[in-house]
Amino acid sequence: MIKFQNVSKVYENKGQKTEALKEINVTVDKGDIFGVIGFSGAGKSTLLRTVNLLENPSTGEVLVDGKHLASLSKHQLRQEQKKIGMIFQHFHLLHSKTVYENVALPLGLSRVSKKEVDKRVRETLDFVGLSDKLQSYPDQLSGGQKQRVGIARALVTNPSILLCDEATSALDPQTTISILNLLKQINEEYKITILIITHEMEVIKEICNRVAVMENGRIIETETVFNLFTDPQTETTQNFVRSIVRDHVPDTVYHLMEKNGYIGRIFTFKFTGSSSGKPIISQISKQFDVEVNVLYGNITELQGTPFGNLIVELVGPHEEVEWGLDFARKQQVHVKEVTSNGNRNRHYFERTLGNVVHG
Ligand SMILES: Nc1ncnc2c1ncn2[C@@H]1O[C@H](COP(=O)(O)OP(=O)(O)OP(=O)(O)O)[C@@H](O)[C@H]1O
Repeated sequence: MIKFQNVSKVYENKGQKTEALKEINVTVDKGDIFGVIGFSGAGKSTLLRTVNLLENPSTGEVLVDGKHLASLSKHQLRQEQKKIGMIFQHFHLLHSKTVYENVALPLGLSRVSKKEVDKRVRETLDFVGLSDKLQSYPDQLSGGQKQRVGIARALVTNPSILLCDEATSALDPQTTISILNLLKQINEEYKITILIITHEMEVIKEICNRVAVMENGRIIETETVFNLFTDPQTETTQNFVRSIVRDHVPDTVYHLMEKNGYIGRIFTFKFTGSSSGKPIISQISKQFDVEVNVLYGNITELQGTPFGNLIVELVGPHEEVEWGLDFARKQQVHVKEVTSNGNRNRHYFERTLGNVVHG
């Protein structure tokens, strides 16, 4: 478990102060894959580095498995730091050493026999799928393989926590998925708590169970990944969510609607869990005097639960539309109106859907 209590960090350079962290209060539970997302400069790296004391908080405390690392003796601190592995965006491998030597490095500092070191290094490299690369040098490896070496080096000391600093940002999408799957496997098989910072919502969606959104040194939202995607509260979070769940009317459809003069009312329908599998749209048009025009739709999977998102235009007498909406709500569909009918509301339409209309 990692507990940040009122953590603030101020950097001072040549008399200039930067408040990188402001009053951070958040707890990462044991077994979590906890994501921290934010734009560049939000304070993510600083936050991550306070966990193993690569950065000291200016005020507040970070407790790791109940221990306040900053108050430990040097020797005790070294012992605790061994329980915290870290991986980096640019891998940080020693290029003059082989894969085997890179992974063995953290064990060299502890009192472990040569035989035990050999066993641990081979086992760990086998786990990350690199048992055939023991004698290779980092420059002979692909980006994904280099990150696997980085992961093996972090795991070789049997840590209870793994810190991931933009671990997949330098990798292509396919390699990213394979590394994320490996992190998930590490979390499940070794019961290691993972704290991962990223600016990619895909990473959050793929492996995290909880997430904090950072902006200007503050955490502005902390949620389960499912809730964050289905009901984002702040504008920043909504923008991040849009990178995965595109909730906008495509330009081509909008122009067509504008040409024809859209006549109905427009709604977003969010389907979560069991409502995703029901034919609710067709039932609305069968049971009520309502025509349903689907303008945009997608379905994605969040932590094994399907999440569907539709933008629909409903055309029909007012009360019939309302009955249709009630019916949808009763089926656990989250309904939100995005505009009323008529071109006179175009301004509202644009404002509400935002980036939407203009991409
Ligand atoms: N060593 C430092 N000295 C002075 N200011 C720093 C230092 N490290 C970070 N900062 C500043 O602190 C703020 C937060 O930086 P940080 O690297 O934690 O953000 P980030 O969200 O990780 O950004 P990125 O995704 O670009 O790495 C930024 O304004 C940055 O310029």
